[in-house]
Amino acid sequence: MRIFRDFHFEAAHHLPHAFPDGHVNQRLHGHSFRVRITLSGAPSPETGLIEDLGRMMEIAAEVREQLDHHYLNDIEGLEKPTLENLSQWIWRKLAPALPGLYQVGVYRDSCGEGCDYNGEFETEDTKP
Ligand SMILES: Nc1nc2c(c(=O)[nH]1)N=C([C@H](O)[C@H](O)COP(=O)(O)OP(=O)(O)OP(=O)(O)O)CN2
Ligand SMILES: [Zn+2]
Repeated sequence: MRIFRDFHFEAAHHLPHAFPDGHVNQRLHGHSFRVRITLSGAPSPETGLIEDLGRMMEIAAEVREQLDHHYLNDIEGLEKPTLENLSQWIWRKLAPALPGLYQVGVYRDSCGEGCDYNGEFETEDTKP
């Protein structure tokens, strides 16, 4: 069983590492992002909750604060701010505080794009 909570943020970035000289994605631009945090588990027999959705939002708010209305390339660990790297960055921020974290999804709904990350590739070797 899974529960999820969404939050939104606006941010600017550019992707000079991923696109050739003169490409539009080399220029500074902004997006509206939606992040979905999903936990997996069984509801507690006492409370009926896997986790309090309010607590999930409190933890997510700390991450949102670091991203919203920021220039993503300037954030430590987000120097190449693709959807892929954003979802991994958010995972690393949330995982210690959210047992049962199952997935972090980062979406740009206005253009039908997104990335779902389930913690794969996350080993001691790949951590920044
Ligand atoms: N695999 C990936 N490919 C691309 C990524 C990414 O993160 N992972 N990111 C981009 C750029 O961010 C690009 O700006 C996306 O542009 P586009 O798809 O054209 O979307 P819009 O600029 O139209 O988005 P709006 O937010 O609606 O303005 C490219 N590829
Ligand atoms: Zn972009």
